[in-house]
Amino acid sequence: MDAITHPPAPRNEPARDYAPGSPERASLTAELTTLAGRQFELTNTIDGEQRMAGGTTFEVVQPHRHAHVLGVSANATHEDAKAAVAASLRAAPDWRAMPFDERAAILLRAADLLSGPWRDKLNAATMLGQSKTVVQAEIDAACELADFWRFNVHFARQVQEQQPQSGPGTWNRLDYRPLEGFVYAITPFNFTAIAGNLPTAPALMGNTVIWKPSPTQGLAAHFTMRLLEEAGLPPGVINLVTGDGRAVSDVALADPDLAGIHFTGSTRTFQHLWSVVGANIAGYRGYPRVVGETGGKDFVVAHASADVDVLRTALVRGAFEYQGQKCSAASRAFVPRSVWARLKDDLVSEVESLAMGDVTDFRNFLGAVIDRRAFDRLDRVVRSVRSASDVDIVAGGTTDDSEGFFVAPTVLVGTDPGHEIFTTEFFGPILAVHVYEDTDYDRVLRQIDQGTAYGLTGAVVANDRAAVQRASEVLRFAAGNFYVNDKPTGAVVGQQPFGGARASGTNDKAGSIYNLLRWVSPRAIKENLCPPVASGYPHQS
Ligand SMILES: NC(=O)c1ccc[n+]([C@@H]2O[C@H](COP(=O)([O-])OP(=O)(O)OC[C@H]3O[C@@H](n4cnc5c(N)ncnc54)[C@H](O)[C@@H]3O)[C@@H](O)[C@H]2O)c1
Ligand SMILES: N[C@@H](CCC=O)C(=O)O
Repeated sequence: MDAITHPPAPRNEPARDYAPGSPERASLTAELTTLAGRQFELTNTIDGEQRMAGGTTFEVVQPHRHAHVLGVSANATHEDAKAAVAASLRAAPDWRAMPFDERAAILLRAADLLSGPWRDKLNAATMLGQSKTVVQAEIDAACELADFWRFNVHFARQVQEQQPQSGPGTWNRLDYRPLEGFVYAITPFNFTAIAGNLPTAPALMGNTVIWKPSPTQGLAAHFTMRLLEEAGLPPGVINLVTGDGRAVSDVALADPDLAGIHFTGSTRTFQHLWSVVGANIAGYRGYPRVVGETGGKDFVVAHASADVDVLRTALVRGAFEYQGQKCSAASRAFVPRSVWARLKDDLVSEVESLAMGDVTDFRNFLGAVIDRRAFDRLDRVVRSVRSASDVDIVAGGTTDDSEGFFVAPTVLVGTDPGHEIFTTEFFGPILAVHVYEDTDYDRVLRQIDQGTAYGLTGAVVANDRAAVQRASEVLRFAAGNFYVNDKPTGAVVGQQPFGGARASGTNDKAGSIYNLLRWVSPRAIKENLCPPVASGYPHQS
């Protein structure tokens, strides 16, 4: 069918509130019980076939109850990776020949399945497997993922509509070809939505994909794959390989058909992948597109004109929701002395009263950090600041791994803005506060700009308009997502396109036209409608 079609206009999926007694709470609770009562085989899916990967097996557990095993998985081997590459290349001709509308319909159907019958399953898997509270699971696994799928269809249509001019006697067209080869999508533990978006965005544009999710996000990734299959995704278009990814990278990054990497995770992993691609560059068929969104050391700067309640709320939500394990989490705050005098006591008592525990108890505000590695890293930070003379722990500062990987929400006050608490991404519930003299606003802005290698998110809290404008100006390159009188987290697809620059990534803005453009290689077609039949020019006569 060649009609020019208009996919349904995208809308943001409304978040449900799961209030006590609500039907959505009852059905989610039932699903939590069902999932927790089983152990799943978290297999590879290659060419539509589910088979356990061939390497070392590992357990996927509930971070807040680490003795509870949700599923068993294994590291993909070189053989698994070769099979995934072969399956992607085999599926490519049919997939790219499929009309855009048919590909789009699969993702639109996936979005509707997710916002309807699959909602509880993806939310429950995200709560249990990644220790998200219900609100954090809902805005991620249900809303943001459905938003990615719906808005990407809308943005892809906008890409296709970008067409060149045609002069008299010619018709010029742009053919938005997918890349030649396969795309390697590598996804982090902390967002089910990001994990689902990274393989599907290139697929929507006609590419086939190898998807390597994080081992600790394995349960929700497994169900995302099942949901896509139910939506009609053909075998081989997205090939899921489980485990730590090392053997997969050995194979995929050395393959001449590697056409792109779609990564979200730490800066360190991304730099490693990029350096391997750089070292292999002469061996590829083309120049692989390397797209990566990575770490942050995200700031909140308050001005003397700040509303203290707005500031406190932005700090508590921005720093501690999902245990600070958002790349966007506020992890350094700069507060003028006059404001700190009015903020400190309330901030400390609010942070100390945040309920932390098993996320299936809906009263909790925080769950556990993701795994033993994260717990040990955060535990080390807390221990080291206990003996630091220039850092005070004013809230939290305790850890407990007896049942789950719990790190209490912690507020540190440091006098030296060059201290590692202000420069290193800890990726946990630790907020470092620097108290500055009210008259030093400009100096502090410059310090924030230059203080870290990152440039992901940041917020200014101020009522004085000139102070907002000054922060926006000085911090222009310090954040790819900049917030005024708000927390630096919680970007919404279609509203605040997300991504940062500097060491925080390539800033291709997930869920936007800019990202989708990376997955196409346009071909310009000129057709001469009335071609010349003689080679002479008028000036020659
Ligand atoms: N900027 C963003 O949009 C964004 C979003 C979410 C998370 N993050 C960042 O992600 C980090 C936390 O996530 P994480 O702990 O999952 O990050 P990570 O870098 O440890 O892991 C990310 C993914 O890379 C895989 N991986 C690691 N080495 C690999 C290799 N050699 N080959 C193939 N795969 C490999 C992991 O298994 C995982 O799937 C934080 O730094 C956070 O800021 C950034
Ligand atoms: N997009 C999310 C962060 C993703 C990183 O972990 C936010 O805006 O909070």
